[in-house]
Amino acid sequence: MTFASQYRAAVADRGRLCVGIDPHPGLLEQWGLRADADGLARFADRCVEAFGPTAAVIKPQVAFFEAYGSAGFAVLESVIARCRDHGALVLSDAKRGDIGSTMTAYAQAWLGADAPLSSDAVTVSPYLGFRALTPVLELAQRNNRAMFVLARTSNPESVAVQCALFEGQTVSQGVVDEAATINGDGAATVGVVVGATTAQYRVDLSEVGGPILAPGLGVQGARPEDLPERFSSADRSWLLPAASRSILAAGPDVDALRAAAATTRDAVEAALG
Ligand SMILES: O=C(O)c1cc(=O)[nH]c(=O)n1[C@@H]1O[C@H](COP(=O)(O)O)[C@@H](O)[C@H]1O
Repeated sequence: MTFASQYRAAVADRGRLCVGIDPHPGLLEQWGLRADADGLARFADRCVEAFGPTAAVIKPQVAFFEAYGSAGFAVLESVIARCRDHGALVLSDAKRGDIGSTMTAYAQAWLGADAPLSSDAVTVSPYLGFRALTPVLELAQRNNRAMFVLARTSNPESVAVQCALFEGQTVSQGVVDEAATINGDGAATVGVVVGATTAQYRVDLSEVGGPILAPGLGVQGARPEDLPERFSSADRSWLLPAASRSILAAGPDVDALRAAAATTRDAVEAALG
């Protein structure tokens, strides 16, 4: 089953929202947990229980697990496996980007069928060159998974690099166009990441043919009602808004977490129509 079919089925069943698992130390404290590997594991358990059976896509932010070293990675392995067992697609937010054989190793680490961190998709940075991502693309195609490529990110510093002109178009548009070309086969192996906060220097998303991850809802300031205008060029069926802290702040109660995600998802669905 292609990634496109898996993705379509997940959002048809559970709605257009990517829930981020970002165990910030401040959130652990707010939930009454210690900022250590044990606190991380308890935080993760709540998230898996709340979102695993309900969210279409779950995006663990790798940095917050990596902070606890091997113990943190053990928690992450378990989060990924259990969320997938519950039927969610797991997009590991590792933002990897390197060259040649190193990129091959990253591909195996995140998209290898038997890898401990094996995920449905992984975020990658194309800023060492889109073609440097080929090992990830090829493994994703072989294993019916996806890579989500940073195009126009939500942070204000992104403009100088991503909106620079190269051969008559912005660098970010070049990234989106590369994704569109690959997705011409209908498999949606390449998602693009375009911040929901970006009101300026927008990219034309009309030809993407794959998921458009739009982080920035909530704490970074974007609202569901901003989406139609900011993503006016996109096929809305591919739009996947994402939120982390604004949902996680409802914890630690599992029902409250689930309700917060459902409220955000319903607002997104209502805004996108
Ligand atoms: O790739 C991402 O997910 C990402 C891209 C981007 O442009 N902006 C962005 O905020 N993110 C991630 O999305 C999450 C946003 O978290 P909140 O701001 O708490 O909703 C973090 O894990 C970021 O690393």
